[in-house]
Amino acid sequence: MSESTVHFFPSEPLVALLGNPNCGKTALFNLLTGSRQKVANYSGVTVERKEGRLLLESGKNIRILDLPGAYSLYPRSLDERVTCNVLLGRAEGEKRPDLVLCILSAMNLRRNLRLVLAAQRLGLPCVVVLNMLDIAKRQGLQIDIAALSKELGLPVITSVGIQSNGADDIKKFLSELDWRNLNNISTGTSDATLENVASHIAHAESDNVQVQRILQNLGLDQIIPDQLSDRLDSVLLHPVFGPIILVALLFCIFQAVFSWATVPMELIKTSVEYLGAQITEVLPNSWLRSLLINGILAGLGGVVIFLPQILILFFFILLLEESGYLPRAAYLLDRVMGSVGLSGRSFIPLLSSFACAIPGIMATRSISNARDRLVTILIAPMMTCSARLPVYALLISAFIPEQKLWAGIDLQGLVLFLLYLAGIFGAMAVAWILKRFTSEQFRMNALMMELPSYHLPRLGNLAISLWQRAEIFLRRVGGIILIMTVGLWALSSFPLPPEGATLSPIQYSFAGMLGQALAHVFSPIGFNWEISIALVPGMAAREVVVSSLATVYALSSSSADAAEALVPLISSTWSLATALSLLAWFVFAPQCLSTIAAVKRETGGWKIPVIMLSYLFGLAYIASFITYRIAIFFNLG
Ligand SMILES: Nc1nc2c(ncn2[C@@H]2O[C@H](COP(=O)(O)OP(=O)(O)OP(=O)(O)O)[C@@H](O)[C@H]2O)c(=O)[nH]1
Ligand SMILES: [Mg+2]
Repeated sequence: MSESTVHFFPSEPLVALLGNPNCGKTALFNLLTGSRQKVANYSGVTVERKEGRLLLESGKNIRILDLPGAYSLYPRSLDERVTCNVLLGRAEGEKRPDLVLCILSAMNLRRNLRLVLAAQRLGLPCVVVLNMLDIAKRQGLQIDIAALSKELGLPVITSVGIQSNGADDIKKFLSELDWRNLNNISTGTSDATLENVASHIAHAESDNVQVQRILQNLGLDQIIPDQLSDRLDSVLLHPVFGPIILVALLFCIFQAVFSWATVPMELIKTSVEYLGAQITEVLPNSWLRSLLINGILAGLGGVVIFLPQILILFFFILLLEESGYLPRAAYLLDRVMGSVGLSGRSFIPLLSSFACAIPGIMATRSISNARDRLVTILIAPMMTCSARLPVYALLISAFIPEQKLWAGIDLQGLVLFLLYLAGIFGAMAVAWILKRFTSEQFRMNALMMELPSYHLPRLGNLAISLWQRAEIFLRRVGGIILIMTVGLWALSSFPLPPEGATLSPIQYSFAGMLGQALAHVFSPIGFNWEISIALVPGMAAREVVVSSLATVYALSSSSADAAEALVPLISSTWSLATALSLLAWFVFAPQCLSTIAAVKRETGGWKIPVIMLSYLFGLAYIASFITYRIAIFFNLG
């Protein structure tokens, strides 16, 4: 008996968005479907296909697919392959699209048009969408739409991906389309297969000639330099000033994370304390009150307080992303990355890892070289993700005095900057070692990376993206962090202490016993049993360590029911050596199960995640040990 898989596809027509990287596909996808997929001003943002729905004015429902950007239909990296597979109808669980919307950036017709020609050969009904028309107009670029349509033999629509009504022409066109006779709009011939490299090269050559002819006929064959971008680049990419500006910029960001956040943090703290006082007043002393105050309020309040700092950091990251500065930073760092065996290509995935290692690991799909991709995956968790920020901020607030150094530099911000640097240097060191041990000959690949033109970030978009960030964080607080906190509260409250017990009740609980057992492993690096307990639920997500510490301390503190602030508590009970050691631990420790799961998914097995777990835990332990011993030596115990 033979087996076969039958796929049932939704009956609605499927429309795929195809285009070069960074031409605005996702921006249009979001406008068309009301989704909120990530948009940023550099290539390779989308690495997976994403589906959305659009209800047309005609009452018809259609499905829209956002695809990773592609320069050609001859895939060189995993993300380009996704696009090709979809267009060829080879993508698993997806039918071949009924219609392709070829998105062109009006700012780079020469390269964008080549893809249109390749798409036409696929034999799918094709419509051209000319995007970024606002910039084209601003720069005085006149494009004769009717003539372009005639040259290509395809309908041409225009759009502006950053205006709320910028996709209206597309919607109108799709509404008026005769979906039963789609082949009428295409002049494509269906002889394309991707197997034939020779024919691909032959096509590429004739495509170049054809594009040149089209541009000539439209009077667009002159390359118009983007003067503003060029002028900015002459400073920002300057061999001496460029790197100085980059470092100064990052430094200022970390300063702001501490100095701007004080007021909103104070506000959150007061609200939590107020809420705790209210609960204490209305509820009698019971396990319920303990759960609410010592469990939930202490735990969640302990984490939520870091929301302002996370948002400030993201505000700057988004600013850099939208402006187009990020790929420039990759360009500036290419030489440094090259010296440890990585290419500038790894920069964007590594940078995404500062938000969270998971999108960073996914973004490695745009790295075509398999070895480079693997090394990037292995070091991505060392980039300081936003979940570490609460841990760092807590320890810094407790142990680093709020003090100004010379030139008004804030000491706490400086320490945070150094911690981020420690992660980066750790990652570079590991990459360098991996370079020595990989059998492949070490090669210097020239970085081929597109530098987008600078865009002025739009405040509305920034606000929406920041709100999304806040939402993600708060959902974590209300989800995994809440669950772990309540679980830990239960484990720390039961069993109840025996009659006449002298120690604090938590020491007789399950969690207390576990903490004391673990403390044997962790005492050489200076962790007490409270920290040891918190590390266990902290495997679920790093911030949980903070909420867990808050809960553990709330339960073991003598002043029974008031939800006390964690900062003064730990600064009075831990030594500086312990705090420094814990900071070192968090620079390296893979305290996050979802990252491990993502690595398994992306590498297709357990081998790499197991290697990663062991080397990162090993590294964390060694780093903490050294830090602790040095601190003790200098009498900081
Ligand atoms: N000025 C202007 N900017 C646009 C327009 N459309 C998109 N953008 C900006 O162009 C950049 C790239 O947009 P994306 O939608 O991420 O591009 P993409 O084609 O999905 O890119 P990849 O996912 O990397 O292939 C972002 O900064 C957008 O805000 C437009 O019509 N005008
Ligand atoms: Mg995209």
